[in-house]
Amino acid sequence: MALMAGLRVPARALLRSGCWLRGAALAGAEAAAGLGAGVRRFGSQRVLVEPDPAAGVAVVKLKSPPVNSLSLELLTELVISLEKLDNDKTFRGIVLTSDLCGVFSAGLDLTELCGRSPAHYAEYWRALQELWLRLYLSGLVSVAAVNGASPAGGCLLCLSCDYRVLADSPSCVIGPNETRLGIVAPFWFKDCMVNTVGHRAAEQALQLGTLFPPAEALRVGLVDQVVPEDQVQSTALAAMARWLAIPDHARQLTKSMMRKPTADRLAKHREADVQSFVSFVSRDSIQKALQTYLEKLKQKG
Ligand SMILES: CCCCCCCC/C=C\CC(=O)SCCNC(=O)CCNC(=O)[C@H](O)C(C)(C)COP(=O)(O)OP(=O)(O)OC[C@H]1O[C@@H](n2cnc3c(N)ncnc32)[C@H](O)[C@@H]1OP(=O)(O)O
Repeated sequence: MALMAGLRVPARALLRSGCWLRGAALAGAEAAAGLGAGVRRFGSQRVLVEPDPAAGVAVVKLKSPPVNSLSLELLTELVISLEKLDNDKTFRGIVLTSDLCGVFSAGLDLTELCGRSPAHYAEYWRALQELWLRLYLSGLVSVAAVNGASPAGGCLLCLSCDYRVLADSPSCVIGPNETRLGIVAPFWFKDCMVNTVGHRAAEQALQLGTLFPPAEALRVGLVDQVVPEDQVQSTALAAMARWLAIPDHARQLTKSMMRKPTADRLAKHREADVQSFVSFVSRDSIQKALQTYLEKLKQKG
């Protein structure tokens, strides 16, 4: 393990970061180019926001090594960043991406779901609901630049955006693999899947816990474009320009008309959904299944 910014980070996660070197080089290039003089990156420890006020767009990067698993901290920081951007009239769109190489998000942080108290599970689930509702109903255009693997909760994040661009690499699998862990996606994740790929494809993918490689993800409609890895962000920004060509008020009302009925199913029953999650995840059989899966992941490393 190496120590980085107070976090215990496995050495291989550091090595994976030709990315971090590239990040440093980019930062240097930005400085040299005087990128947006007076325009500063902001965000938090786990969420980096790169604003381009002239374009009205912010690139929001998840940077919670080693795999951007959705810890309570990451969920909270992401909600805060999105809220800030939603409330700032400078911005009309966000590109959501990962600052790590090879992983967009590993989904829910399994350490948040194992061996914790019911109160913790409830707090965690409320934070996940909050993030989903905020992203799914955001007035901003949201484009996911999916530059790495995106299983389960990672897939949910992508599905909550308006448009998805996926990197064309065998490691960039995306899909709802919950059943493979012995758990069940919540109904609002299921609804998102159905709204995106249709009932039959969603049913198969959810039951089989399918992780789609890029060409299959495109074929089934889970993502909108597949492009070479080094073109994911530029393609996402080009897509953003097309969405921003539409007047905000008309696009936002249309988005709300399409999405509010789905969001309302959760919004009206949030506490029941929390209690249902807490009792499900607290079962001995589920705890065992999650622990076994987590151990397998660690052994693999
Ligand atoms: C009302 C009813 C409700 C029902 C509730 C169910 C909730 C359903 C909703 C969502 C479910 C989920 O999101 S569950 C999470 C599912 N995620 C996965 O299955 C992904 C698991 N991870 C991977 O496949 C891989 O890690 C990767 C492809 C994402 C990256 O591979 P890579 O080789 O780069 O990295 P490693 O596998 O070596 O992992 C590094 C390091 O990270 C740890 N890790 C990985 N994923 C997670 C995770 N999701 N949570 C916590 N920790 C994770 C892994 O163990 C390694 O740790 P060590 O360095 O300590 O060994």
